[in-house]
Amino acid sequence: TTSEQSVYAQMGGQQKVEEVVDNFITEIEFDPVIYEYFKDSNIDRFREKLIEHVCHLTGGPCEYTGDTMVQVHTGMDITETDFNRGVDLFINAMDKAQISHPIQNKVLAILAKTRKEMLYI
Ligand code: HEM
Repeated sequence: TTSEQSVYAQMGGQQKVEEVVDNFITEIEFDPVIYEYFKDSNIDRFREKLIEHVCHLTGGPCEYTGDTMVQVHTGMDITETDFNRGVDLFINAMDKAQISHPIQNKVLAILAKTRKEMLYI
C-alpha cells in the first residue's frame, strides 16, 4: 500500500525530485527577495546538493554529499519571514510538478524538521 512506500517513491521518485528542484530554482530566480540570498551562489552545485538532500530525507536511495544545513546557512541570517517565503516557493515548485497536496504535506513535514538549522544563523 502507499503508506509502506517511502515519501520519495510516493512523490514519483528521482524524476519528480529533480523536477521539483528545477521548478524551485526557477521560482527563486523570479523572486527578488529570495534571489538576493542566491545572487553569488553556484546554482549547479545548489541543484545537485538539494536533489540529493531531498532524495535522502524522503527515504530515497541517495547519499547527501553537501555540507550540513548549519554550515551552509550560517552567516545568511535568514529571517522567519524570508524562510516562510522560501517555503512558499517550494510549494509552488511542487504544485507545478503536480505533486498531490497530501504528498506535499508529507514532504513539508520532513523538511520542517531541519528548519531550526537554517533560521537566524
Ligand atoms: C528562504 C530559505 C532559504 C534560503 C534563503 C537559502 C539559501 C541558500 C543559499 C544562498 C545557498 C547556497 C550557498 C552557497 O552558495 O554556497 C543554499 C544552499 C543549500 N540549501 Fe538553502 N536556503 C533556504 C532554505 C533551504 C531549505 C528549506 C533547504 C532544504 C530543503 C535548503 C537546503 C540547501 C542545500 C542542500 C544547499 C546546498 C548545500 C551545499 O552546497 O553543500 N535550503 N541555501
